[in-house]
Amino acid sequence: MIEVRQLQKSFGSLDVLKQITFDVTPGEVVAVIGPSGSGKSTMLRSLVHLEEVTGGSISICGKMLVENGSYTSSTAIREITSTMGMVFQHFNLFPHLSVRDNLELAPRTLKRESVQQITAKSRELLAKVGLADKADVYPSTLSGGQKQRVAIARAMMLSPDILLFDEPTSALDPELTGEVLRVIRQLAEENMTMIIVTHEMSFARDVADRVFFMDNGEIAESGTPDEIFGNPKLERTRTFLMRE
Ligand SMILES: Nc1ncnc2c1ncn2[C@@H]1O[C@H](COP(=O)(O)OP(=O)(O)OP(=O)(O)O)[C@@H](O)[C@H]1O
Repeated sequence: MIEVRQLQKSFGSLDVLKQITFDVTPGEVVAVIGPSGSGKSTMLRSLVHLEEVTGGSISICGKMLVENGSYTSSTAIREITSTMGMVFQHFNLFPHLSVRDNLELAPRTLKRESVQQITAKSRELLAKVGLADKADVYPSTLSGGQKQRVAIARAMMLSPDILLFDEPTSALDPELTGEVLRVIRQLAEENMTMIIVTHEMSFARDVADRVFFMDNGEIAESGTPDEIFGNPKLERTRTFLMRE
């Protein structure tokens, strides 16, 4: 479903991703952990073309986004990236739009579905994240946890095959993380394919099928949660977890 080969990204002389290779299969939940600056966000953002990589290949659902550092056409890039939804640490909701309009803007622009279908879907997704009564309010009136649940509902509006989360709870007060993690957990139970960059170790251990430990631009260690969290021989992961 996602095939990444020898992905490289440099900012000037700084090598942020160093020949990263991995696959994600349909329905799999991958948690990405690792120290600050190890390249987790850059890796995630590369998958949706928010960063242009400097080398390597990314294939999404059998379609090449970038092959040996050369990107496909801009039309194909749009088509491929529209199969993925992304949720950011700081929600990135449009402040001047109501909750409902935040959800409906992209699908209305794309015009793949009728207005009625789009309205029905936004209503259904808001109910799914427990915010059916917030359709007409503006983001500024919501708590952080509510904003993030709106962002998740918005990311689902185009019926993505894959959801990507970049530290979805890092900007939240501790008492608000639970409501967001519950929504992500429910998506995992529904077999949504997801990559989640997170500092929530117990959540990663619980929900992920596989864990990538990134360090210094590489996937230094990867395995099932038990292999990653329960193996005292994984020295780099161990040192990181002691510090967390
Ligand atoms: N636009 C940019 N220009 C220059 N350097 C950048 C840029 N974006 C990221 N970097 C650098 O790339 C490295 C990796 O950053 P990235 O945000 O991917 O790490 P991260 O593992 O997600 O960290 P964190 O957990 O703090 O979010 C860091 O050294 C960062 O300073």
